[in-house]
Amino acid sequence: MKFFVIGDVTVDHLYHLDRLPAPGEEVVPGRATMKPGGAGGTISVTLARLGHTVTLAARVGNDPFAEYALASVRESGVSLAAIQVDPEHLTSTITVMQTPDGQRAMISDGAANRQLDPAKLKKKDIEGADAVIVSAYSLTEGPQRDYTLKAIETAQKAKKPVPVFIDLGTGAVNKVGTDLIENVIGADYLTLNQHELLALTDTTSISAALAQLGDAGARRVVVKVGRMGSIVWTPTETELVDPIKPEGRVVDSTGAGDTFTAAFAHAVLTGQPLPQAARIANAAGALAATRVGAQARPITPADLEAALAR
Ligand SMILES: OC[C@H]1O[C@H](O)[C@H](O)[C@@H]1O
Repeated sequence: MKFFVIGDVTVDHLYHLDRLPAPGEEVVPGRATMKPGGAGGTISVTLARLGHTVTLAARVGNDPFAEYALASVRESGVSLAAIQVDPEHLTSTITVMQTPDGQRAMISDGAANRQLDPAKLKKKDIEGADAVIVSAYSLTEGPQRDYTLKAIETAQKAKKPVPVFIDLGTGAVNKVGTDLIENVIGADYLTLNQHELLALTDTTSISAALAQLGDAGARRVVVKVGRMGSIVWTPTETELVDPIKPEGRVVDSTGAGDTFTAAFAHAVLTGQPLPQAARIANAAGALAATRVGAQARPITPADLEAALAR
């Protein structure tokens, strides 16, 4: 299958801490690592490793971090034809702090990614894809937002409409303006975690939030509920899909949600019914969390089969 992915590529600085620092405090991490990351990068790498043809649209700086941010993207065979190089803005770097009890804080610098130039979007790349996957960070601000809106419109208006998957992402929730919520809801498939769902709808219960999305016209929603697995929602059914416990210990959740989204799209496009696609995605997200770094755990179809058989 052919996927066109729009989303950030970054250099992730990962800090594992006993607790998040208070204002004015200096804390020493138990572990500090630098890894390639970004939602777009991780979704693309996962799809390519699952055997798909992937083009990633993102923008890096003309600096030494660019090669590092794109290392796994390049190695996994993702096409770099839609990667843009920005002469002024730097490659995005992200600081991710997390604690053993699952708290997380991030400092995200959109940098070059935000400058993705819409004039360089090739309609044929969208029309020739089997699916477009968008990280909603790309809908938040800057020229990248125009690029992404243009891509979604092209997909939806194509002679043979191309399905659009949108993954919300924590940083995007508060920035997706009301005019754009329609785009998020109008996705063929919307994936998000429970915190993002509640923040997006300004409600306090998952069922109320899903009802609100339904009233607004959502079509298919998958909610990642961490250790509980995921919830598949359509206007006619709601199903809780149990989590999969993979071999290995959970050491880092960075990128697990992006891996989930990629595996979900892979499963849907290869003909799986929604609950089974969510089960496969649960397995992929859980596997991703067994290594430090968003793209550190290569996941193959055989890995997913083995995880599902456990
Ligand atoms: O979704 C996880 C990603 O979010 C941040 O953008 C980091 O780059 C990380 O790789």
